[in-house]
Amino acid sequence: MTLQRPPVNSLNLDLLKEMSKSLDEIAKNKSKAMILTSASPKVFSAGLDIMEMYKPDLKRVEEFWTTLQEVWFKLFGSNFITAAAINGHAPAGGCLLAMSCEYRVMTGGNFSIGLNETALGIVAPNWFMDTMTNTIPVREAEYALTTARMFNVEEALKVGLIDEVATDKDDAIAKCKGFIGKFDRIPALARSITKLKMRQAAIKRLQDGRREDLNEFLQFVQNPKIQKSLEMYIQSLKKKA
Ligand SMILES: CC/C=C\CCC/C=C/C(=O)SCCNC(=O)CCNC(=O)[C@H](O)C(C)(C)COP(=O)(O)OP(=O)(O)OC[C@H]1O[C@@H](n2cnc3c(N)ncnc32)[C@H](O)[C@@H]1OP(=O)(O)O
Repeated sequence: MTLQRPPVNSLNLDLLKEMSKSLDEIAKNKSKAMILTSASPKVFSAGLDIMEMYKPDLKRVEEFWTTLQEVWFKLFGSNFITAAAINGHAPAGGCLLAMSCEYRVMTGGNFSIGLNETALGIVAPNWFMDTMTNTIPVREAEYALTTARMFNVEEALKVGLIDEVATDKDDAIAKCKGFIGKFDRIPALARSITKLKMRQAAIKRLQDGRREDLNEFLQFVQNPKIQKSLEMYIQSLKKKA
């Protein structure tokens, strides 16, 4: 699955809906595995589209968040094998997508990956945190989340946020295929049940608290202070360009 929403693959409602549909198709056509990557040469995904959260239409922003939750359920909780070929920056929601896969290969270069929400004055939802603690040790996750740490490729490898480094996108995809090939001699059902048992607690936590999670998000986007911070953040991104 190749993310292709220039310039930075920010996750807006339309892209999330497309991803949700594609994940359904992959599950339905009984594909063995999926590799998630990006068509951009330098950004895997810039995370959630901040414009969806800035001065939002309430009905749309509710659909936006529930679709994000759905994409996470379908990706993190998939039966099929998932790997991410991370060929560029992967902040916040971009990192969430990568961590929701079972294996991550990142291309070397001046790229960064991590959950930087606290730097924006945002508290990452529990399921973002659960996805991180499913990937790296709890202590490292707490430190990274509270400090909004963006890891460079070497640091990400060292902490286990990524599994391998690749020279370029083709190499990243080849390495993801190498991971997928490891399951050739493992019975598929045993593999998928084991994966889902390992992920069950995090999935159940969001299933049980889904409405509450949505309400928290809706309160968040309606808070004037948050709107001010988002405005300043958008300006800083634009100034940079
Ligand atoms: C209760 C719980 C409540 C809330 C939970 C919310 C959780 C939030 C999760 C998120 O994912 S928030 C998004 C966080 N993402 C970021 O902070 C990334 C910001 N972007 C960047 O750092 C960089 O753009 C980059 C990804 C490193 C790429 O850099 P590059 O130099 O290649 O591009 P540039 O910065 O010039 O951007 C081009 C263009 O795209 C716009 N842009 C960038 N990121 C976003 C984004 N996330 N959403 C919307 N738009 C984005 C940027 O402003 C530029 O626009 P312009 O061309 O009009 O100037």
